[in-house]
Amino acid sequence: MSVFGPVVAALVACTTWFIFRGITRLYFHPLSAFPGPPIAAVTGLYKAYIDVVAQSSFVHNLERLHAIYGDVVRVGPNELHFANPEVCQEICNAPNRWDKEESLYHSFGEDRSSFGSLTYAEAKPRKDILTRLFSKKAIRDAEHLVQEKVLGLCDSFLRTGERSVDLFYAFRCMSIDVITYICFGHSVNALESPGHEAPIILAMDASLPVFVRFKYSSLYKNMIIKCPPNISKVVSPATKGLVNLQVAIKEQVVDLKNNPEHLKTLPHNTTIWNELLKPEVHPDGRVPDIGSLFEESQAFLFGGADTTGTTLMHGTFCVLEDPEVYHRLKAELQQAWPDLEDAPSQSTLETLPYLSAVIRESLRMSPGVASPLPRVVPASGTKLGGNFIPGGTVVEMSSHFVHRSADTFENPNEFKPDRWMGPGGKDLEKWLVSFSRGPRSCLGLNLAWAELYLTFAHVYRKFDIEVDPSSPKELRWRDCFLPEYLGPHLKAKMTPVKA
Ligand code: HEM
Repeated sequence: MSVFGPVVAALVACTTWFIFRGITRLYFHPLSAFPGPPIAAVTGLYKAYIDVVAQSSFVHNLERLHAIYGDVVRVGPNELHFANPEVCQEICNAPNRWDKEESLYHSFGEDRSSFGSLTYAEAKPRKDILTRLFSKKAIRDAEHLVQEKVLGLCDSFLRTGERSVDLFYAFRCMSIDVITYICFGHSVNALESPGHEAPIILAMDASLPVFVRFKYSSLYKNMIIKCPPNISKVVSPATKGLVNLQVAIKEQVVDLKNNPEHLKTLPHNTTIWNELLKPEVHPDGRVPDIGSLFEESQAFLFGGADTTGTTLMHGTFCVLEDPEVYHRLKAELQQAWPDLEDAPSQSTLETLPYLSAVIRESLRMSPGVASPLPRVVPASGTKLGGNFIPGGTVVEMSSHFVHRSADTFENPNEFKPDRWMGPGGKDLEKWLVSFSRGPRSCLGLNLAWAELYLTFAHVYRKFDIEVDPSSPKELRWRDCFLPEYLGPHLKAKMTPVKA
């Protein structure tokens, strides 16, 4: 019998089913009334095309879509993106314990971490333990550890001498050294790498587009993630530095889990292991398994290093673009910190109005986490921006839309620290959502603030900074959940000040 007949029949059946499903999603779906590109309503491949095939930036595409369709856009068969800042507050607020959306949050291979757990119930026990470690008080107590790495950054500038420093890499080296030192008690000493080109930093950068592809194929993800490290380094040489770090962290997890007495050999007791390896802190009285501990570590690496490094670099780019901002910042620091040998604490730095305003404006302007943060509406449905949204719908909003809203921030594309000063400044803080809000907001925000205050203060107080002509005229980035910066890096000559 010829196979031709059954093949044709199968093709016709498939085509009919796809057409039927497309028409249903377009005209008879509960989200049919929401505007958006018809192809997005029909298939999730619309987003896959933008992310993977066109390798375009989804957030930038959203700007275009909102300009055409208005405040709410249907960006997938079951997915809505909002542009109205009020809706961001409605989605991410304390009482809302909505689930994270699976295809994104399980694309990083950190499913059992506080970041990757989909439900609030799953994330809470872990977050309760780690929140203590990253509380304001705990980070104040660990301030000297952060300061040690900030001083390391300044020393690395001195070693560079007359040559320009790649500030994109340098700030990331500092933040990865902080995270690995504070969280694991074992700094990777990225700051000592020649030209700040630490293999781990290059590898984390190279992994960003790989994670985007993982979102659309768990088969591909499992092939790479579950691959033995030696093979993975051959298949994907760009991410070799990351694989080496993963191996080192796995070894550390195995060692500490099997020999808890080795915890005493860590240089301080602020590491995540000091907490996570205590059976009594876990509700079930059991230490999590090695895989789960490892996934938590990876979440901290990515969550804590790139984000802070991005804010420092992006903020510095903006400060250096405006000589008035640069000189006002330096003048304030010089006055508050007259003797270079007597560095102020973070709490003193926090009283400096212009420094604080520069940091807030840097957070606003930089795409720390670029992507929309998708959440699943509970079964009862909800109201967002005045619209009823049926249960099960994926709703999302990128902080980019809050931070660049002209209704909230006057001339939103301009770097104006003054907007955070004076009576209006306090009211604006509600709209600074870099760390997200609600029960799944950033766990490391106190550490991030410490890094931002100490680094901005030390760098601008101790160095005169002159932009290298090879630096970009504007910063271009692509949404890979975290931003992937495109084009040349920001470079500058760092000349130590005399006093
Ligand atoms: C300027 C720096 C930072 C920015 C802009 C930032 C931003 C964010 C954002 C927007 C989220 C929510 C993500 C989501 O809902 O998908 C988040 C979550 C998280 N961040 Fe940060 N972060 C920063 C620094 C840090 C640091 C230093 C650490 C580590 C110590 C950290 C650890 C985490 C963790 C573990 C989560 C997951 C929390 C959860 O899902 O419940 N972050 N961060």
